Amino acid sequence: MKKTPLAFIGAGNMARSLIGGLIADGWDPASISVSDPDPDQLAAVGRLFGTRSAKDNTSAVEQSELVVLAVKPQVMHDVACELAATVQARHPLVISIAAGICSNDLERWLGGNCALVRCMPNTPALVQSGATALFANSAASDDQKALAESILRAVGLTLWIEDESLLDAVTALSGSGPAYFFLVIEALQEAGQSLGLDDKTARLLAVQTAFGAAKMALESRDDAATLRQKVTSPGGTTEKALAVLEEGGLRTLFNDALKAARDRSRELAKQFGEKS
Ligand SMILES: NC(=O)C1=CN([C@@H]2O[C@H](COP(=O)(O)OP(=O)(O)OC[C@H]3O[C@@H](n4cnc5c(N)ncnc54)[C@H](OP(=O)(O)O)[C@@H]3O)[C@@H](O)[C@H]2O)C=CC1
Ligand SMILES: O=C(O)[C@@H]1CCC=N1
Repeated sequence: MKKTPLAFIGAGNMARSLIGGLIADGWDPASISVSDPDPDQLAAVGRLFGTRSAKDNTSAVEQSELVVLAVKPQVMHDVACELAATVQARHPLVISIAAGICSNDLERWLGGNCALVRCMPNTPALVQSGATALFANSAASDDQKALAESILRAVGLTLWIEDESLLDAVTALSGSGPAYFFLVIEALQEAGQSLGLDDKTARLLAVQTAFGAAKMALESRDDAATLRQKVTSPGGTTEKALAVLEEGGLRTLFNDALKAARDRSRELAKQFGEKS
């Protein structure tokens, strides 16, 4: 069992996905301290995973070598400033998962000279199928980078990026991405129902088809375009459906959607990152 003392600040959706994935990978729940201002939220996470509930953010960090900041960008300034004295006294590795908030702003709020890894995971971490891009600041040692990577690798794929500004694009693609696929599953299910399938049948067929397509894309030597062509018999049914999607501008829509998410990530950095 892995027992590195670990703190999660914030017990919301993404923290739960990461905690669930870590425990499924063999982390000792008793080595994970969680803090959140909502006692009900905190108790629910404790019941679900067997983690320790800290009485406040500072006491969670006081017990930990590694701190995951899992709060919304809007509250990150206040949370980091509150933790600065403890972080400066103990020098844990700090991992932020917040969209938009830049490492230099976070480091300043934490009192400066602080080993920091900023990353963008996604909720499939809960089922150990997450995708996370990581960026380390210059104060993070190789051992600390390896520690951060080991945490995120326990819940899925990891990759490092050298250019922090690309995390805005990562957020748009894989951070928000599960929601796009869930929307597609919803839409396929509804369309199947409108063609006469019952809701359970439509749901199962939509979900299993998404799973099968993703598994093939991951495991095959063929790229997605080739796999798509192999489904598309000349003069057949798929060709007709794909023509409707292309004519409807699906590629442009995704391009515009990702740009909107990328721009929102940049705005969050400006809106909430400029505080001193
Ligand atoms: N959801 C996702 O798919 C992903 C989210 N992220 C990032 O993860 C972070 C969290 O997102 P998400 O989990 O969705 O958000 P949630 O709102 O679900 O979780 C945030 C949690 O932090 C709590 N909180 C608020 N103020 C404080 C505080 N002062 N100290 C400690 N905890 C506090 C909130 O409590 P309360 O609800 O009472 O305010 C809430 O439980 C965000 O920065 C987001 O950008 C990154 C990748 C993917
Ligand atoms: O929607 C959001 O802002 C967060 C970041 C990526 C996924 N959820």
